[in-house]
Amino acid sequence: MTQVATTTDHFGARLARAVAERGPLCVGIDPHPGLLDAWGLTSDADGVERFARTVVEALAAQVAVLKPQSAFFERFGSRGIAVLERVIRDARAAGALVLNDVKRGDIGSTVDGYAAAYLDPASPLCGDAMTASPYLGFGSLAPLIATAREHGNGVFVLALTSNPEGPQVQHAVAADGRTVAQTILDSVADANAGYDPYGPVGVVVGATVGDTGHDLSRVGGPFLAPGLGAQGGTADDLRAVFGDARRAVLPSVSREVLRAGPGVSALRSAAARAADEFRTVLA
Ligand SMILES: O=c1ccn([C@@H]2O[C@H](COP(=O)(O)O)[C@@H](O)[C@H]2O)c(=O)[nH]1
Repeated sequence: MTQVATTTDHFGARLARAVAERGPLCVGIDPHPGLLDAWGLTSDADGVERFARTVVEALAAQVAVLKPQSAFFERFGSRGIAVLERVIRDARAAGALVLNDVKRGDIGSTVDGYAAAYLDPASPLCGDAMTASPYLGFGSLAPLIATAREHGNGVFVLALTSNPEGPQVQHAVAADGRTVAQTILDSVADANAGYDPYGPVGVVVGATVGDTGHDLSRVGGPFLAPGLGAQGGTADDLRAVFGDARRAVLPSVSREVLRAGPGVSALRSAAARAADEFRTVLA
């Protein structure tokens, strides 16, 4: 039987509160080698630590969500992961929700391990939510969704990604005539039934995808919209992509804000400008 969170502390409720208080913005913590260089930092775990801790110092008390990109921490092995653990802890302590961008997906029994790693508070890598890939079949993500429900956390499932290669898979038509992406969107809608204002399962829909004709109206969860800024998407694109669903959109930018660093106040100003711009379009 589907268990529905009745407290005001489940992920959808926490996200809605954070956006109401801080504005609709997720900032990615993506310590690209080029950004480390531009910030005058070394391309190693020490540089990543300085970079990530500066972003947390600048933005964790200001923006609704911080989204560390795990790839840039993983590349330095255990030292990088130790930095990620600290980033998650410090960002949450300062009031930001943390979305671990790990894009995990596997057979269900292994997905159970990822659920324990990223959504169970017993793990040092647990945040408020994680990203997941449904392309081993949406049902394979059931352990993530169950663990998210149990601990009041969230999962953002890739549906229509911001990269140009996405449509090859996501626009393919399934046996019942729906696109693969529409089957994901519909499955997410079922998983979110009964929650207010959002269920624990969000979807990723890039700001770059244009008006694809997909039905976004029933999802019942938040939309994470990457692809803004460095990938070419604009605030106006959010209106075209999301239409009436745009009130549930969490715009996500990484490089566009991070390029303003390493100064703390410059990072804060860049994030405030972005949040203001998106607020106008999404209101
Ligand atoms: O469809 C997707 C899903 C995830 N991402 C991630 O978001 C950021 C985007 O970084 P920018 O610097 O703002 O381009 C990055 O971590 C991606 O892995 C995405 O871009 N598109």
